Amino acid sequence: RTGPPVSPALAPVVELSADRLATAELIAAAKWHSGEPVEAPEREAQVLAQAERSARLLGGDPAFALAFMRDQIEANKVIQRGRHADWYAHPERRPRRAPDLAGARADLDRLTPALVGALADAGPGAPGCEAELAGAAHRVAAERGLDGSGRTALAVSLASVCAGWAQPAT
Ligand SMILES: C=C(O[C@@H]1C=C(C(=O)O)C=C[C@H]1O)C(=O)O
Repeated sequence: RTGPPVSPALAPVVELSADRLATAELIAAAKWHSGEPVEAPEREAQVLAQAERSARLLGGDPAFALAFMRDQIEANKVIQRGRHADWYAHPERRPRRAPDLAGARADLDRLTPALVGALADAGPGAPGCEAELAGAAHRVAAERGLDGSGRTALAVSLASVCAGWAQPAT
């Protein structure tokens, strides 16, 4: 890359990632009641296809958007698995109601273009990206009162953000 480093605007990426993660407990509860496994490969393929389409529409890098959304999906499963493990061990914490999985997935489908757009707006990972990302994640985690597993999952969801686009030619 030539010229000065692009300053990434990472706060929206982090906020939207936290919004996406906030769906995971409800989805875990829906699957707990239905007996469906956490992992739904066909649904993941739909999410990734939508992300790729959004990246092309928004002028982002499809490969970068895909890597980013894979992390987002992994983070969601980290939370779901954690909730299921907790509910196996602690019957009194099990969810009494079965939330609507289709509704939660519709929420996720609205978040996908917003996330991919925020990633495209943030631009390539510039020097200082990791520090800015960590700072934004820390702030959002504090604002939302995330516990240890929530913070870990948020970090998982953001793992590729600073990798940026194609590596610049030097
Ligand atoms: C969120 C879900 O659970 C998992 C995570 C997904 C995601 O983050 O988009 C998609 C499919 C599942 O592997 C779901 O089933 O919708």
